[in-house]
Amino acid sequence: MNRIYLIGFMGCGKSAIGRRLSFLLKMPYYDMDKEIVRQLGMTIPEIFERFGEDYFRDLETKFLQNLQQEQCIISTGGGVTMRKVNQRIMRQTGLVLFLDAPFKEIWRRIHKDPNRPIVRRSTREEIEALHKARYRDYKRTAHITIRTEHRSLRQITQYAAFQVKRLKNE
Ligand SMILES: Nc1ncnc2c1ncn2[C@@H]1O[C@H](COP(=O)(O)OP(=O)(O)O)[C@@H](O)[C@H]1O
Ligand SMILES: O=C(O)C1=C[C@@H](OP(=O)(O)O)[C@@H](O)[C@H](O)C1
Ligand SMILES: [Mg+2]
Repeated sequence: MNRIYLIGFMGCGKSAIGRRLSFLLKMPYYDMDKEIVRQLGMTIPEIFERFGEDYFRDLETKFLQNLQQEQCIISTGGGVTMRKVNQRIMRQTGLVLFLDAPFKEIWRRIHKDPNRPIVRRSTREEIEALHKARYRDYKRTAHITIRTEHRSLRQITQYAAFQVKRLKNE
């Protein structure tokens, strides 16, 4: 299967790059969060509030298990690598790109965003600890790590497309 999964911490650019990459590579695009919001008819914070985080994590796994599209780009949510089953599905059904952004830049981008319930309920220190705690799972799940520091959305998109084409031709 020729899927491309974008993984990485909240605010690293998965949704922004995924959209651009799908346009550049002319491939169907899914934003996991948006698909879950559409499926439930409520926002991510409302899902966390009403059903709890574990239920949200089940929805992420169900999305991966039920996805039929073979050739597509998927921007995952930042917590998708928390479950080994998700890691396995992504590695076995596509190319996994880890967008590795420095925490300072991530915090600048997400600290005021009300749509991330984990950010709303946490201190900066707790989010930084989560960023560190998840790093190893991002690295072990990814086929390719893309450092995004000092790179524009356009530069990262073009580099990701180059890597995808390179690996397809290998
Ligand atoms: N490399 C970048 N340069 C500038 N802005 C970026 C970059 N990557 C992401 N952003 C911006 O940061 C915010 C969060 O990006 P988003 O794609 O929603 O992250 P994610 O889906 O990984 O949580 C968006 O406003 C996005 O435009
Ligand atoms: O890191 C996480 O646990 C989460 C990241 C979010 O997606 P983004 O990474 O697109 O913000 C969203 O799935 C939810 O708020 C949980
Ligand atoms: Mg996103």
